[in-house]
Amino acid sequence: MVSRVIPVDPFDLVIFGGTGDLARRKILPGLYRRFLAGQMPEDARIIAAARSEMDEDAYRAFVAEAIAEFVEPGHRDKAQIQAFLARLSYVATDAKGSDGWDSLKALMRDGVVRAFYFSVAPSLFGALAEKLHEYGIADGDSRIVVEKPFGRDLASARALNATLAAHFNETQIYRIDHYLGKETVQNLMAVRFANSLFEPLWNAQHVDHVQITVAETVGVGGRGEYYDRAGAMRDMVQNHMMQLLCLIAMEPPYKFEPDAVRDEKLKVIRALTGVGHDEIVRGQYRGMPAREGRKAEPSYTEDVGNAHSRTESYIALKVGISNWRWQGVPFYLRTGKKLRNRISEIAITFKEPPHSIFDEDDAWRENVLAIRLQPDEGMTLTVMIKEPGPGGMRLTEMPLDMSFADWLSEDADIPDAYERLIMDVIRGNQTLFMRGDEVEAAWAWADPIIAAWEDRGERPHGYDPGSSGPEDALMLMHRDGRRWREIRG
Ligand SMILES: NC(=O)C1=CN([C@@H]2O[C@H](COP(=O)(O)OP(=O)(O)OC[C@H]3O[C@@H](n4cnc5c(N)ncnc54)[C@H](OP(=O)(O)O)[C@@H]3O)[C@@H](O)[C@H]2O)C=CC1
Ligand SMILES: O=C1O[C@H](COP(=O)(O)O)[C@@H](O)[C@H](O)[C@H]1O
Repeated sequence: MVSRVIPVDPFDLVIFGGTGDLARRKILPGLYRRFLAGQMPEDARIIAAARSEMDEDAYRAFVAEAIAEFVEPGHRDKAQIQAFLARLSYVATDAKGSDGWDSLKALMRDGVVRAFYFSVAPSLFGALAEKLHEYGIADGDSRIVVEKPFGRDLASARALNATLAAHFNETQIYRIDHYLGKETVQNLMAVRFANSLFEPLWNAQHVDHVQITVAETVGVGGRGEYYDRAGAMRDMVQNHMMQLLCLIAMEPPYKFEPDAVRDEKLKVIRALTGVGHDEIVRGQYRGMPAREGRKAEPSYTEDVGNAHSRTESYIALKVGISNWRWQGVPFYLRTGKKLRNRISEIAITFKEPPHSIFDEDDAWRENVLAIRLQPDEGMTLTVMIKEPGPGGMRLTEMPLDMSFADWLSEDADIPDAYERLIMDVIRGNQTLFMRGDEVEAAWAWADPIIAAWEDRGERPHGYDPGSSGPEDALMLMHRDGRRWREIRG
């Protein structure tokens, strides 16, 4: 199957923080891929802004290097890269001062979509919103894209919402959560709401439990300072995993339309139960001495340069949803750095049939619908069948496996999360962006959980890099007579 490319309207996209890590690794290579795919109209322009003094040629050289490093070799076409670079300008601009703002204003065109991507430290989000207003650069149709983290608790998220709301309407604010831009995450909604097969089973009567796993093999990398103030709960659970949970648990929206979808997600967040002391396990990766042929690996505390850190690089928790559909169904969430494999998946385990007509030996095994976000995006439904052959009526598990890559043609155009979301901003489609009240509700749930472990002065459990996380996390499920799925590669 070949995917369709729908060009967007002409735009001026300003990337504040255009020299930063996110712009270099994700935003600019992503925009180049959209250009290559033919999604950018002739007169689309990208204007980068940051404090560093550099001319247009120097900035274009910087972007050319980013493309060379982060775009797949098959997509690096010299002529196309030059044509893309010709769309770029750079204006040295200080979010906190007056430098650059007049020049930026002079560059902006009328009659095209104006979008401003805040890819800078969160402490500058408010200042940028104010400057865009003060210099009259943003108009009533302009859009701002706000990176994560959106606050570090309910109070700071509320304050940021209020600052942005002083200058922009909610319909102009695009709070980005790149998980919502992942292909399979959207597929989740298609699977649920475009088929009559699953929805009748999607409730407490038929679902035993849900597991959501986001396992990473990387450590905190160069983001130690930020991460040590955040930890896995703030970095992953309050936002990305919360969004996944919402898409699994929400009621069918009346339409695939921004507020209809976001209203339903909000109801899920508001119905989340608290998480008790014994329903949560936090971990921190240990270091590894040098072994045969392998270098020594630093511990979490060495990575963040804080020997006394109590921040978690791993978290597993059990949460419920107090509503008619999900009463009594546990949702188990876990995420961590330096784990065995990189895998993100959602697994829905269905209940056993009410009565088994087969022998005890052939005890029931589970029907599981596993939705893989990465790698090898796709879905597997495990069903029970008769073991083939003459051995009598013996049961065995069989996976009904669908890998999206197998289905799509090799040259299919699947935008990555950032590409898709930026194009949605230009189109003015907020469906895959978080609304202000959603973010606040998610913090209102997370805050007391974080406060409780801080009050207890709890230290995270150690775990070895390359493992599945702390041993204690196993107990979280064993106690309930269940087990985590393997973190398989
Ligand atoms: N990097 C990542 O993997 C991820 C990042 N994010 C979020 O994206 C945002 C950007 O992160 P990242 O790219 O890593 O950050 P970096 O520190 O790498 O880049 C920051 C950018 O902001 C610019 N900047 C700093 N101060 C000012 C100022 N006063 N006025 C104008 N520009 C300024 C810097 O350029 P200069 O110094 O020249 O001004 C630079 O371009 C953050 O909110 C982060 O939380 C979210 C998810 C992942
Ligand atoms: O937002 C973040 O996400 C990444 C994981 O994203 P993925 O698309 O690679 O799964 C995580 O590493 C980072 O800590 C977090 O801030």
